[in-house]
Amino acid sequence: MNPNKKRLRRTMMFLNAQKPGLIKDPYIYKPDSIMLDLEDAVAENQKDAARFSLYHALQEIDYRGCERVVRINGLDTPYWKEDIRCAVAGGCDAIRIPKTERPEDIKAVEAEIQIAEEDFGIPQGRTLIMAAIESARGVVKALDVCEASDRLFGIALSGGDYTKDLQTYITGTGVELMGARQNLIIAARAAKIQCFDTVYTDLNDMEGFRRDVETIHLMGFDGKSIINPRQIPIVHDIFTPAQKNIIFAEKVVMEIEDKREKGIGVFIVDGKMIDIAFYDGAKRTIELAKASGVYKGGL
Ligand SMILES: CC(=O)SCCNC(=O)CCNC(=O)[C@H](O)C(C)(C)COP(=O)(O)OP(=O)(O)OC[C@H]1O[C@@H](n2cnc3c(N)ncnc32)[C@H](O)[C@@H]1OP(=O)(O)O
Ligand SMILES: O=C([O-])CC(=O)C(=O)O
Ligand SMILES: [Mg+2]
Repeated sequence: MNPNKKRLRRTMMFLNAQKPGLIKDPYIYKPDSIMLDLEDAVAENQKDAARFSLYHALQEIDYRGCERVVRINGLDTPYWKEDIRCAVAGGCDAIRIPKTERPEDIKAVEAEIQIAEEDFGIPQGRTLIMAAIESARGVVKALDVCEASDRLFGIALSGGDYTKDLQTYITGTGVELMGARQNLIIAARAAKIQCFDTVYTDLNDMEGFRRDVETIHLMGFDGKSIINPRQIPIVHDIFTPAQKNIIFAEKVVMEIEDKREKGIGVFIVDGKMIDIAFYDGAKRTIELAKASGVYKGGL
């Protein structure tokens, strides 16, 4: 398995692949991933220019460990195959497929990636895939999409196009996204891949943004697509385990391992009942803390 499949992705920041001011140094804001967009942020008559600028950015800029995902144009456009060739030739880490509805969409993109990896001498399997779900049909087919390829590290809800398809709109309350969010996180977990929430486009409403991120964090998402560096500290604050939770998780892991030796199955840690069912969750908190660079313990 490509080890990058499971990497930390709390923040996946969109930027227009054609804008020098955005692509030159987005790593200074420390998002976990950047998503260089060739799709909706790029005007129809600028697609070639954006692809050209994308290729040179990928080749020449050191993004300092920040994952480089490229959002290609939809499979119903004349652009997507050339988008993949330029992104793979440039050495991107992953392709984001917009408006994914069927497992065949993933397979078609995978086949083009494979050809491009061969043509440009990129190791087979290096380029990962993520799929954005942007329609009612995509939500219904989510599990089939999740299981379509070994290269697929995750799926993402894209609320703008999805609510248009549902014949509603983004309200800021999240009520219109409830079913899709629930469906996607369940499908992703069933397939053991990651799941990401949609962008929040009102940059003047940071309180609403925080509430939105708190909700999707509690629902089990791995992170969120974002559009602006000002959104990064809020997502990282919510998605990075707090020290008191890390310390508790350590105690749980150590106590479970110790009590197991002694033949004890259920016991109390800091007033809370603990048994083996809590082991994986505690381990996950520690792994997340390590990946986020905030782990100070000894496990
Ligand atoms: C529904 C969809 O399809 S979403 C996906 C497509 N949309 C996008 O890609 C939009 C990405 N975001 C942006 O382009 C911008 O954030 C905008 C247009 C929304 C707002 O732009 P601004 O008003 O300039 O934002 P703001 O004033 O907060 O910018 C502050 C700094 O952050 C930089 N910045 C803003 N957004 C980004 C970004 N997404 N990536 C990298 N840097 C960014 C700006 O260049 C600016 O840098 P500077 O101080 O060196 O000049
Ligand atoms: O992926 C996203 O969140 C942005 C997007 O394309 C949409 O909302 O339609
Ligand atoms: Mg969209």
